[in-house]
Amino acid sequence: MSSPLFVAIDTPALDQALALASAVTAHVGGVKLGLEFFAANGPAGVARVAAMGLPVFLDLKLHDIPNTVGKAVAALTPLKPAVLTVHAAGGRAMLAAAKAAAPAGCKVVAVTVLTSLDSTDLAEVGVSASPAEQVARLADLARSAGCDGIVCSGEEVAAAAVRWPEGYFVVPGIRPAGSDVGDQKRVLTPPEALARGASMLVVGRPITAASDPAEAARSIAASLDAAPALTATA
Ligand SMILES: O=C(O)c1cc(=O)[nH]c(=O)n1[C@@H]1O[C@H](COP(=O)(O)O)[C@@H](O)[C@H]1O
Repeated sequence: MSSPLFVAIDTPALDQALALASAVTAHVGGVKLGLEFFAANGPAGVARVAAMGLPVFLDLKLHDIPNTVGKAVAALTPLKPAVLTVHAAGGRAMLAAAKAAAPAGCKVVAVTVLTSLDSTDLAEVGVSASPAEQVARLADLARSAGCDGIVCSGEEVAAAAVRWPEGYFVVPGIRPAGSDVGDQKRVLTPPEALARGASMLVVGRPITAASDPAEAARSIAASLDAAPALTATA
C-alpha cells in the first residue's frame, strides 16, 4: 500500500519545489501543490512536479458558481491530478459539477472546516455550529453530491469515517509532538490522525521548514509504521 503521507509543498519557487519533492520522494505517498505554488507557476509548474512521478494532490480549494467550477476542473484535466479540492460550502450543485468534470480516477474532496478555524472563527462568519457539527453536516452534503471524500481535521475524522465508511479523508493540521503549530488551530499527531481513520495525512512545514526535510519525512513515515490499527469511534 502506498504511504498516506503527502508533503504540502507551499512555495512559489519552482526549483525549491522540485528539490523538496526529490528529497522526500522515498518517504511520502505523494505531493500536495496548493494556491501559493499554483499562483506562481501555473499548470506548467504542476506538470514539472508531476513529471517526477509522485501522485499530485492539486489543492486549489475551488469555490464559485457550478458552471465556473465545472469548467475550471475540466481545464485541469490534462494535469491528471490524483486528488482535487473544492469547498463544501459552495453547495450541492457546485460539488456535483466538480465531480462530473473531474478526470477518471481523480478523487474530488470537499474542504469542510479549515483546520485554521475554531468555533470562535466559525461564529464570526455566522456559523453557530461547532467545528464537529459543521464537518458532519458538510460531509453528508459532499457524500450525497457525489464527492469522494472530505478534508477535515484529526479531531473530526473518526466520526466522519464512521458516518461515511467508504469515504476518503484528507487530514491536514498534522503536527509531530512538540512541533510548532503555527496558524493551525485543530491539530493532531501523524499516528493519532492515522489511527482515527485518515486516508491521507497532509504535512507541510514540519517537513519543508525542517533543516533536513528528508529526515523529517523519514521520521514521520516511521512513526506511521508503528501506529496502531484503526480505532475509529463516533
Ligand atoms: O486542503 C488542505 O490541504 C488544507 C485544508 C485545511 O483545512 N487546512 C490546511 O492546512 N490545508 C492545507 O494543508 C497544508 C498544511 O500545511 P502545514 O500547516 O505547513 O502543515 C497547507 O498547504 C494548507 O493549505
